[in-house]
Amino acid sequence: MDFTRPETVLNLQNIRNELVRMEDTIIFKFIERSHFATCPSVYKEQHPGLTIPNFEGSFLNWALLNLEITQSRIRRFESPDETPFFPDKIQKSFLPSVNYPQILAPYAPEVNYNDTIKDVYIEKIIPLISRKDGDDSNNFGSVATSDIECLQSLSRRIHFGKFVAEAKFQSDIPLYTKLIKDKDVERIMENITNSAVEEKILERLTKKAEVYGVDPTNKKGEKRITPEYLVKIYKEIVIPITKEVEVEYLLRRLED
Ligand SMILES: O=C(O)C(=O)C[C@]1(C(=O)O)C=C[C@@H](O)C=C1
Repeated sequence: MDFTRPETVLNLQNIRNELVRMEDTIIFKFIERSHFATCPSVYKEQHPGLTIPNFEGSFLNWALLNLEITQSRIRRFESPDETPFFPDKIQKSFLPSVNYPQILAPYAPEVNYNDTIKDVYIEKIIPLISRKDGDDSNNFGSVATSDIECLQSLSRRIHFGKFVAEAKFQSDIPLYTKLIKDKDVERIMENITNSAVEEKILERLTKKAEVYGVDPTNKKGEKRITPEYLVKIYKEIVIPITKEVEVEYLLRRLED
């Protein structure tokens, strides 16, 4: 996919192929995170022993914020497929702008589900994928680093819903114009839903987790990520939030 060539980006098949590739990234990031304990202290604000000078938030937020500031300086968030967790804190790059053609509507960066993604990741995903419960203070830095990679991959996948939504809008402008004017959220949701595609995703994830989730040289056959959990995460979290992104993007699509 080439963001300087809009015709490649708004092709629904290309978008779906990209979503399939992102499954692999997400699975391997989850496998990395699965080696560590849940480490609840990493997510608590002002946790004793993990307080950071001049910073109110959690250890994870400090690490994520500072990484995003650095990444913004090298243009990460100029790319239309990247959405920051701290949109108010990132900075302008010292590099010249890339001048991507306008593919999405101008308000697209405001469609930002990263707070929801971070909350659900901490509350639901970490307990499912971590090897054991509890803290492991030697690994707080590694845990936060791994979390950031999981979060950024999830965020990119879920916010790809904006490209899906734009492609669907372009494929039937009269239908979506009517539904948007009527603010008919239910029918928009119905029209963007493709149950056959969703089922295929879940089937493929089951197979991928069976293959990638086990080290073939490990005789004990210890599972690093189970198909059941991966399917649950996609079915209950990833796909539903992607659809919310699509609906929110579409509801504003007639704005000037
Ligand atoms: O592929 C699509 O058409 C999408 O809208 C993406 C997606 C997904 O999140 O994977 C979401 C809704 C559809 O029901 C199917 C799949």
